[in-house]
Amino acid sequence: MAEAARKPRPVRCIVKLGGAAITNKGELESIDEESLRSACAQLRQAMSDGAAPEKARGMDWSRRPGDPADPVVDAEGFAGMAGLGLDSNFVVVHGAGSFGHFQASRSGVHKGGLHSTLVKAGFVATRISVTSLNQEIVRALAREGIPSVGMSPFACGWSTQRRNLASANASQIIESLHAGFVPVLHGDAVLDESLDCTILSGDVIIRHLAQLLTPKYVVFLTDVHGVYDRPPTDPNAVLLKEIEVDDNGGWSIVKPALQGNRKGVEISVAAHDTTGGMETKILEAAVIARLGVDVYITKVDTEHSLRALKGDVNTSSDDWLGTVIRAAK
Ligand SMILES: Nc1ncnc2c1ncn2[C@@H]1O[C@H](COP(=O)(O)OP(=O)(O)OP(=O)(O)O)[C@@H](O)[C@H]1O
Ligand SMILES: C=C(C)CCOP(=O)(O)O
Repeated sequence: MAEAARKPRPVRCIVKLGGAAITNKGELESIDEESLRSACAQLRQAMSDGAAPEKARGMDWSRRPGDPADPVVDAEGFAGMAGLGLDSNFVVVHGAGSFGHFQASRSGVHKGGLHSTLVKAGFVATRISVTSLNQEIVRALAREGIPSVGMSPFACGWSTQRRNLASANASQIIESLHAGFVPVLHGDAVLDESLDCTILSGDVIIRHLAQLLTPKYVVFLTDVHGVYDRPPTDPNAVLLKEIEVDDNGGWSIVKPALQGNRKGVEISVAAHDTTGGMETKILEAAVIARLGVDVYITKVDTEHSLRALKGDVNTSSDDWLGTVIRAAK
């Protein structure tokens, strides 16, 4: 145990399943089942590299509402396996999408003030919403045979100071990785030392874990191909394929070469979003890149997301659609 706590198991990838990717943004508490299924299947492929049996042995043995019969448990199949055949040293973090953000913004949980009954109720409602999404994501991963375990930052005692992480003990995450599990964390409502409470984004959790575990690469899956020079709803938006971050945290667009004054990034954030949307993602990604860890931002349920999850991204070829954020050489 003590050994495990001293030396984290090397982590291959930390992946964010963005709320925009795996939920239907416009519909309260609605999962995009197809995107979630695809993300979990691609994660299994990335972990497997041909070593795992073709057919996943499902680990979700609970009954769904409306299921006519008890679930089939393939106990003999599992007993006969030497191992899962999966390189499971991944950490999954998911966002809230149409779960959680609505409850948090309606009550103002992100701004703090637990003395207000509305904020207190909103804190409870936000946690009910995001933890129920967490449960569904763990189940979807388990159906793909991925040994996933849900972990809530609030329940692990994580807290913030003016929205910056103040206490974030990762020992249970590290122990779980050692035991061969895939930890599945999520953006959460947490206690804040100055504000009483706030919302901790999955993007901030990823940055903290990257600083702690130094993965080989980090992947953000979302509902757009990557970072554009302006909101992608603008038909003239240009996908930024490579961004370099220097030692001072300054960043520059390497690819494509933009003309004239088009050198920055213009971002729009949905009104109900309590954690800063794409802007937070880019800021946190830049901190991760400075560690020397490449960050890939791309669209869920595409050939590009599979390549990102496998860490198989080559910026010199033009056939990968996404944004790479890396440290300047
Ligand atoms: N310049 C930009 N480049 C890329 N996306 C942008 C830009 N400006 C705004 N966006 C919006 O950012 C959204 C993705 O960010 P968002 O934080 O919602 O993603 P997520 O991590 O998948 O979701 P969540 O925060 O709910 O977990 C896209 O839907 C896109 O429309
Ligand atoms: C509870 C909430 C709203 C968590 C938000 O996490 P994010 O979607 O990763 O920014």
